[in-house]
Amino acid sequence: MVQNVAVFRKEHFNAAHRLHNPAWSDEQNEAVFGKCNNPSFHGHNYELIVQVTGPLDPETGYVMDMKLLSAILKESVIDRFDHRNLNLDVEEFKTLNPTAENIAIVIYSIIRPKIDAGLDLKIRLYETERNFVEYPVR
Ligand SMILES: Nc1nc2c(c(=O)[nH]1)N=C([C@H](O)[C@H](O)COP(=O)(O)OP(=O)(O)OP(=O)(O)O)CN2
Ligand SMILES: [Zn+2]
Repeated sequence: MVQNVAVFRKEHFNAAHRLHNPAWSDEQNEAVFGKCNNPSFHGHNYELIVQVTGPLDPETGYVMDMKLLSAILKESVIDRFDHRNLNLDVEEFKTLNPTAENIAIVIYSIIRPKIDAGLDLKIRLYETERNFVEYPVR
């Protein structure tokens, strides 16, 4: 019988952002996003947890090599997001509000094609110690 196991990799990045809907007035943005709409931006220490679930490879005993997962996350996410302004510096958020939800979806879409299609992928992103999101939800 095939045994599925979940493996996890934690990463960290520090980034600035501003929550803003350009279709709205300044007043509406301020009313909805409050201090997160500050035009001067603000920063978060994001904690990223990536979960990969699937069967063990009988030869390695791995679901997936954590070193490979680490390298994928470093190259595709951390090197692009860490110490950046998400709104200004990261292409995906030039036209997408960088909420925790959208950041998690973008990270998923970046790394999904780089992980074996037979493995399940889930993103958990902590924006603050108390605010976190997960994607996808099944
Ligand atoms: N659904 C969402 N709601 C909020 C998001 C988000 O991305 N998705 N983001 C924010 C702000 O960017 C930020 O996360 C709020 O920071 P802060 O108020 O400092 O959060 P704390 O958990 O530290 O605040 P406490 O009030 O002390 O718990 C807002 N909402
Ligand atoms: Zn914020």
